[in-house]
Amino acid sequence: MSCLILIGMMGAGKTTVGKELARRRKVRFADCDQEIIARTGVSIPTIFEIEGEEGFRRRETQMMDELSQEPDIVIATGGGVVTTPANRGLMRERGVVVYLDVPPAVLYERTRHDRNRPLLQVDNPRQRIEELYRQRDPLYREVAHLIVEGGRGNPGTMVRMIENGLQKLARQKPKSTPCEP
Ligand SMILES: Nc1ncnc2c1ncn2[C@@H]1O[C@H](COP(=O)(O)OP(=O)(O)O)[C@@H](O)[C@H]1O
Ligand SMILES: O=C(O)C1=C[C@@H](OP(=O)(O)O)[C@@H](O)[C@H](O)C1
Ligand SMILES: [Mg+2]
Repeated sequence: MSCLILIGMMGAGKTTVGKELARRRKVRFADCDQEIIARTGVSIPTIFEIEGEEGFRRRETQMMDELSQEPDIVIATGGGVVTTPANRGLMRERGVVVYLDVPPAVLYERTRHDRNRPLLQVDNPRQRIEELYRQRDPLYREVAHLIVEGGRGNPGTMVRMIENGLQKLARQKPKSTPCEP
């Protein structure tokens, strides 16, 4: 299979659901953020502090280019991956892209106690999430082959919804393109 790429906002469950999906499919799981941490030896907040968001985005693009060349892999992206145009083309071409669409109120509840997401360390994180959602939702939709509503079910339910969606997608896809006469 080609690589499977999970996209969506911070707190959508990409890391949690991606791990479980890979386990079920018996393929490697890679979290883009974790791979960057492993390579640099420092945390995401530290990268933002030293290199700014711009520096982080460069590392993210490099890592996505590498990971998306592996055929049997589930990749959990960081929520901002779609903000770099090159990533959007790369993901859509090389993988099957699944958007976990979760409402901002749920995203806020899931991320409010976490200090590891530099973009949410602001006075009003709830408002920030709403703004980011408004900006990014159209980009996620543009890139996704499959959209899964992820606000209600637990991670196991999400995995089943993704598997069902992928099966439907595979049935829709014509096996071969008919030749023009
Ligand atoms: N479907 C879900 N239902 C409830 N909690 C979830 C679900 N998916 C993820 N979480 C929780 O939400 C938080 C953020 O999940 P995470 O996988 O890190 O999201 P992402 O990688 O998309 O930012 C974690 O505490 C995780 O346990
Ligand atoms: O939305 C974003 O811009 C980011 C999301 C984070 O990943 P998660 O989506 O896994 O939280 C991480 O890549 C970084 O803090 C930036
Ligand atoms: Mg994550």
